[in-house]
Amino acid sequence: MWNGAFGNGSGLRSGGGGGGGYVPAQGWEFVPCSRVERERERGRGKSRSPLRTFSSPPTVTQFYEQSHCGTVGSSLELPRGRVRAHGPGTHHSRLKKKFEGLKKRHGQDKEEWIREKEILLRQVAEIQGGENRRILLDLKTVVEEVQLEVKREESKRSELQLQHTKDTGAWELERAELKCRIAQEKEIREKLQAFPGGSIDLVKQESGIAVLTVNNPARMNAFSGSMMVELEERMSQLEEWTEGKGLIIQGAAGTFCSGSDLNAVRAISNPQDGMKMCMFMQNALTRLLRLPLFSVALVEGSALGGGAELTTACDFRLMAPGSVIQFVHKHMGLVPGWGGAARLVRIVGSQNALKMLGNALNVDPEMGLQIGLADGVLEGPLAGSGANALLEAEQWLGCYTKGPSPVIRAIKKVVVSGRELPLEAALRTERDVFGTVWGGPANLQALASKAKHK
Ligand SMILES: CCCC(=O)SCCNC(=O)CCNC(=O)[C@H](O)C(C)(C)COP(=O)(O)OP(=O)(O)OC[C@H]1O[C@@H](n2cnc3c(N)ncnc32)[C@H](O)[C@@H]1OP(=O)(O)O
Repeated sequence: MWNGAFGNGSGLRSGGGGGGGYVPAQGWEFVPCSRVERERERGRGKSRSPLRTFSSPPTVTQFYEQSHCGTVGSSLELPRGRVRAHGPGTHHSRLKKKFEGLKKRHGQDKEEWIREKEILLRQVAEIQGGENRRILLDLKTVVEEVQLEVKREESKRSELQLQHTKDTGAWELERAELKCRIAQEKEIREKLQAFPGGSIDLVKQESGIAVLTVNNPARMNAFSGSMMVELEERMSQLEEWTEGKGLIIQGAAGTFCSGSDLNAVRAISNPQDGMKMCMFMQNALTRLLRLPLFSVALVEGSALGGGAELTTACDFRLMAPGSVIQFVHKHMGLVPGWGGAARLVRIVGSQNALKMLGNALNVDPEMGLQIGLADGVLEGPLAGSGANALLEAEQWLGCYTKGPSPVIRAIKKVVVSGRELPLEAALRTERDVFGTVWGGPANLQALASKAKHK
């Protein structure tokens, strides 16, 4: 009966009828067909008249014209032939009567039209209301989701803030510790420099093997304060030496090292300074042990006290005939403080370490080999005679330093991490180091040469 057009997303479409209404607030429009039009449609089949563009119920005159003439011409154009046949008076009253009837019918149609319009308005309002409720519910869901998300974000932010506070605290602490350490190192360095004498000499050779000489022969190569500072500087140089594969540490003039300079020890015998010196040397020797190259202590003559500790900061110990390694600390009323005890336990085991420290055991080459402290004894005819001992040591080390430096350095790195780190961290380091050699020149060359390992 009605062709409604709802511009409110309800899915109803305009049928394009005559007459209608538009409610801007609702955003919809309806377009009813008048009864007259429907009747006309019915009479003419599907052909559509241009007169169907009425936007409201037809006027009485239009109504009349449509009923009698079929088209809209001038109002009340009467069929002339008929007027002549029946006489003007009769015809006029009949027409008047008919006109009244039509007027009445038009009024009824208009009322019906208004009723239908109201019904439609109500239906549309209901549809609109339902739609609004649905939209409201959707909105409510969206708002709830957003609120939940906001809550989640807030709790995440709180967690992050807490973590940030913790991290900041930890960093502050670490920074403070580092600052304190730097200040302490500066202080101890200045103090150590006040006890000069001797030197720590470093020669880097083309072979990739460096020689570091503890050089203070007047005091049996005892470490003066300035030599401790120099040792630390040499570690920095060795750490930067990327071609390095090996290091030999020796003492000047045929003896290894008699520990710390007793004159300096006496001068800084208070616990605070002793601790600082101890920390300084621990740090330097730890760096020595971690160098990515194979290091060997060439022990001639005596390695006493701190000198014995120095040998344990190398990967290997080679002893010349007649040499001794002795932790004399007990005799001095001390224990090792340069990290020597911790390293010794790892080298010879705690039983042997106990014997060596507990009795200030004098370890000769034979015993050294026996307990695993010595890795080799020089045997050449001129062993123990300076330059030749060094040559022999270089030959001995050669089997470890033969090959490309990246591979040799990688081997040392994985061993150090395996020794010092917890398993997970060590495995991670191993992966990283592996990545540096896999597919590298040495690896590709070996693959190309189809090497056999016999
Ligand atoms: C945490 C670190 C703990 C430490 O390292 S504490 C120090 C431990 N070391 C010592 O106690 C070594 C004491 N020295 C010795 O036992 C003997 O001098 C040593 C090394 C066996 C050599 O004996 P000899 O061959 O008979 O020669 P020598 O005694 O005449 O010494 C020649 C000159 O060197 C000096 N010397 C040796 N070791 C020294 C040292 N550590 N500090 C300061 N000076 C030291 C010794 O005083 C002597 O000098 P001078 O000719 O008398 O002016």
